[in-house]
Amino acid sequence: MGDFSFEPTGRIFKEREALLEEWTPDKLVGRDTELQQYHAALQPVIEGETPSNIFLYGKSGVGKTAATRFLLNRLENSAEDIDGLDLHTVEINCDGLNSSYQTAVALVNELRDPANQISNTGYPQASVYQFLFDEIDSLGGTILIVLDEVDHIQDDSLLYKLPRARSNGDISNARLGVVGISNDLSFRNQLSSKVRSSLCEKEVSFSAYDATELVQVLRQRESVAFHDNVLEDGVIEVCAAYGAKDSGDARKALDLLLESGDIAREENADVVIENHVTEARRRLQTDQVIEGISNYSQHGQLVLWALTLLEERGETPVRTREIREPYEVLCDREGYDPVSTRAVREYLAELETLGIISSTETNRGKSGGKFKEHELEQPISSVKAGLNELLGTSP
Ligand SMILES: Nc1ncnc2c1ncn2[C@@H]1O[C@H](COP(=O)(O)OP(=O)(O)OP(=O)(O)O)[C@@H](O)[C@H]1O
Repeated sequence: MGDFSFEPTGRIFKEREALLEEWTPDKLVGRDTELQQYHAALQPVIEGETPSNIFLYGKSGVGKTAATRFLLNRLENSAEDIDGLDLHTVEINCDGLNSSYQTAVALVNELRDPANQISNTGYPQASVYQFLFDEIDSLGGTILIVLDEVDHIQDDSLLYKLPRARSNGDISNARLGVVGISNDLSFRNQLSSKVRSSLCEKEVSFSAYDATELVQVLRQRESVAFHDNVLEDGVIEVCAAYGAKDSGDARKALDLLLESGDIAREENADVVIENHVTEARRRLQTDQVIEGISNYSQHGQLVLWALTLLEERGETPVRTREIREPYEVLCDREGYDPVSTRAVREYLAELETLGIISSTETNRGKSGGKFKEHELEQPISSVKAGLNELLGTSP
């Protein structure tokens, strides 16, 4: 090498794309219970009846979107063979839409032809809803509206209106069903009871993947993505075990397998071995730290640095005030005025939410009071690599 010219090697991957987010498998493995319930909830559609409103919930990466695409695809195919059944599905992601108003505008534009779109401002809310109901009625037939990441909609007016549009007489010519998807587990409970009862007529809960299910998911991709016998025994199992530990998220397990393959190719290896997985996990964890704290103020980064020093000395878990001392030393060295202890406490709380540190509360009763103790959740090496990249220097 040395001249940095590029040459295809064809090593390791047969079709690397199959490990990327966008790739949809034509068969979903490890989701039998969920698919059965979801299938049953969609059955009225194919019977020509009014669809039920369905609410799907479960943590990130447990196959809610994948299951929806898979089943709606099947449903559309089956519907084509049935006379008189005119099925339309509309899927939108509510991330970035934030209000009922904006979501309704997005739906109108999705249903209208490109020449006749409406803008995001300038209409009263009632008019936008009327546009939406008009579009739904003029399309007619059976319409399923999928609202992915529905918890991003801050107010519940659309979630109240849409599922009840038919019974409220807002539409008369179409049979409408709403499929809401959320990975915010508290979202459902926070809905007002009238919204909940209509939006969540049928509910399907998606459980986190266990290691056995993730092995199935990864094996399915192995045959498409990698050349034969490229993965050594144990590689899939290790990726699955990490995925199960990381909240049972298929996306994370797939990312880990992809990164492992990339590292093997980087090293000009012929096979992927467990060591590649270990290295891949370290890299991904470092990325997670960097992503988590890169938009953070310098002080948040210095607080993490201080905790990392304590962790390295084997002194963790430590109380907030014990972090203060090394934090102040670092501030001095880097030329910053330290922030208040209260601000330090807030940074620690944010670092915990990001999954970078873990904090446990201890209650010593009246005499000792309540206090929190902190330690790193991610490996020291990942945190150091992350800080190093952000601060240009490291503990
Ligand atoms: N059972 C499965 N079989 C094959 N691939 C799967 C399976 N479950 C999930 N995946 C893949 O894992 C990734 C994440 O899945 P998906 O997007 O469906 O998760 P989700 O539950 O909708 O989570 P989020 O709310 O974070 O989007 C996708 O790339 C998907 O193709």
